[in-house]
Amino acid sequence: MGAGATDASAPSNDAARWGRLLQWLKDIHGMDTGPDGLLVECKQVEGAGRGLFASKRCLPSTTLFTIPAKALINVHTLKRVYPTERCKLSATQMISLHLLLHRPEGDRDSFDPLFGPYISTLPRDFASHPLSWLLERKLATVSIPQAQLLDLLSPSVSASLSTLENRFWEDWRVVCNYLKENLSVFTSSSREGLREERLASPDHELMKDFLWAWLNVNTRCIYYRMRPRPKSDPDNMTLCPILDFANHHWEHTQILPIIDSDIWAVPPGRKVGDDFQFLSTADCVIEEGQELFLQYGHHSNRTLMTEYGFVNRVSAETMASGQFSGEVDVQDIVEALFFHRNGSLRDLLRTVLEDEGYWGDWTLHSSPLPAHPSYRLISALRLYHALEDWHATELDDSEPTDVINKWRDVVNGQAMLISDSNETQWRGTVLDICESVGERARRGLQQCEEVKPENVGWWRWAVGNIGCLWREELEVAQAVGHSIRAGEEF
Ligand SMILES: C[S@@+](CC[C@H](N)C(=O)[O-])C[C@H]1O[C@@H](n2cnc3c(N)ncnc32)[C@H](O)[C@@H]1O
Repeated sequence: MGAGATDASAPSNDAARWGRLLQWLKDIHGMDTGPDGLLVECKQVEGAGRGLFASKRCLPSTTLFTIPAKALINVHTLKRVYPTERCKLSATQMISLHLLLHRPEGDRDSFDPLFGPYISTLPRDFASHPLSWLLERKLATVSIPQAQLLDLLSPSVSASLSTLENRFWEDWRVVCNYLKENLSVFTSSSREGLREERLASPDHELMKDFLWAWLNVNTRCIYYRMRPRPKSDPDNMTLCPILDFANHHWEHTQILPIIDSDIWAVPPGRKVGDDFQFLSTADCVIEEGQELFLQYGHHSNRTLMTEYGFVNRVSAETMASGQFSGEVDVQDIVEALFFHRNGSLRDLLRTVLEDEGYWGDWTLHSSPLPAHPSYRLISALRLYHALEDWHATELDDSEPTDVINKWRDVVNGQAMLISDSNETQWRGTVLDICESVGERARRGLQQCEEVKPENVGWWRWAVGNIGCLWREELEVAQAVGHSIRAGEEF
């Protein structure tokens, strides 16, 4: 059950909307939606909303479908509607704004004259997404059930969620200012009741509509080359009908978006911002009825949970075999460790680590085997122990420059280690960290067992996702602890 599965609409509504989407793509945009042009169909998937399935057997590198450029929702197709002379909008802001202005009311379809049949197929709510829980809690005047779920999250997932929340508020702020500057845009909405006054004071309903729009953008947009340089331009993204029904798989991807890797390498006859073609992968035949996955990226489960609202569910065996790379972020534990040290030592440590780019992103990993602490974590702990030793023996006028230079030599690959005792120290600290992670993961799992059930369809699924995150923390910590005890070199 993911976004879309919390959709109150019946599957028959989904089928009718899918039919109207295809009709629109064919009639208005000239897409080939016949049996040779569209080799996929949409179906319900247990635990993941809807998904894309092969409607017939496909040989490797077959064109699955091609979406006409005009049917994509991105800064190109929206630029005529949203003037940006006075106020610039990012792609996320512009696409979210468009969805906000044309959100379907209740179970009805969207009245957007440009993309109505497409917008009508989007998930109708995101109640199972953690960002929705966070904002609901913020707005509530009494305790709400979702608060239990937020309290169950690990510190690292909560920290990622709060970063996501900041991005959301910043986009909402920019969009509100934009609308105040461009009132005609607001009143051009195809929705009833979006009157000017609603912008004047904080309107929680409007903000929630924006959250719906923003989460659609965050969970459904795909990289699409529109700006030639740089490749990483944040505007290089689009909402793409049909493709956005594809679910993620951590291991397989059967759908290959044709993205120009370089502007100069665009095949003859193709332009940046052209129709969007999707092939089946080159390495296997796809059987009729098979679900087609799209790997969203090599994201950790923490990132999938906060950005997309779901996790990869993998067995302990898959994790232990090294096939799946489990990850734990231990920033809060390491920061607490540093924080309890003498003030000047703590400040020095932070300054050096920040200056050298080694502050934060400290993680443990189950693969590649042996399970290991990240190099960033090892480096931070090497410096921590070296400075601690220096501090313990410090003469009144001594400077830590030698210690820091020794550490720099290791980081730059000019020396293997600071000292044998330093190696023993950081390895011992990693072991302590693994034990702390393991202990709190066991508590987290216990709390997941005890959480009060709620009468909403996605509740058990969401608690299950949080449980998976805790299990991953436990298994990764145990595996890294085992590596340390076994004397593995990293
Ligand atoms: C691009 S949409 C995919 C289509 C979506 N399932 C739907 O019903 O519209 C991305 C969303 O699908 C769900 N999803 C994708 N892959 C999933 C998976 N492997 N397990 C559970 N949910 C998944 C998540 O809710 C995610 O935010």
